[in-house]
Amino acid sequence: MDAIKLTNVSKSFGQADNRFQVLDNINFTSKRGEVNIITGPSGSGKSTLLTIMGALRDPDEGTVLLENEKVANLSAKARDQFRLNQIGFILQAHTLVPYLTVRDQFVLVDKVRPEGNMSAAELQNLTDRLGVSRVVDHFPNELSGGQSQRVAIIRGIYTKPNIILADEPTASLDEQRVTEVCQLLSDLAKKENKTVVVVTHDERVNQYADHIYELVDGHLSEK
Ligand SMILES: Nc1ncnc2c1ncn2[C@@H]1O[C@H](COP(=O)(O)OP(=O)(O)OP(=O)(O)O)[C@@H](O)[C@H]1O
Repeated sequence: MDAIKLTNVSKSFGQADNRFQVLDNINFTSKRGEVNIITGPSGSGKSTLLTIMGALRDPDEGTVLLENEKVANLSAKARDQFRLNQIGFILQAHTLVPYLTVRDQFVLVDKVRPEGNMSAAELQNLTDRLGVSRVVDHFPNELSGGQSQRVAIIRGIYTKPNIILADEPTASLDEQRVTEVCQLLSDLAKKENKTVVVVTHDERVNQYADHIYELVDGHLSEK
């Protein structure tokens, strides 16, 4: 099944002489069970595309189907609910709540969404797997860049979403951690039948991808 289906999606920012077309007639699908990578020069619109895939932003034109649901047909409330239940965002750094410990980042998610999240054992397993179990009582400003990135990754998938959207998830990780994170994303796709889209410049991630796309001058093409 196409978990994500974008048809003729266009987006521009600014007006008149300052109008800048970031996405020009993009078609893209990501099936359950797949890891897809989107690469491209800085400023080419990768993050914009990812936020459109995650129903955080609307395209000017074109349609976005997520799990066969047409995003444009959802009310604001239904869209929030859909995002909460179906989509896991791993966004670029600093998305942890600064005044909550690592442990409490997850307690907060449980408050917003009381059911369907990882069990305590599953969370423990994952913090062990990504090497952050010893910092669960630390605040974000007491974590290294790589630790906060891994906590943000775990928080992104804590709700067990079907669609996982990750923006540069390996940027501040060393070789071993890159392997661990990529293996985790790959397992989510292959063993749990999720769909994973990763925006990245990090070529170490490529070997885990089913498809690699490049976004250049508003156009997306498979490499
Ligand atoms: N809200 C906005 N208003 C105006 N312009 C924007 C807005 N968001 C993004 N842009 C512009 O759109 C272009 C694409 O930005 P985007 O962040 O999607 O690129 P990117 O490929 O993810 O870049 P990077 O690899 O550097 O993160 C940039 O030129 C940016 O300045």
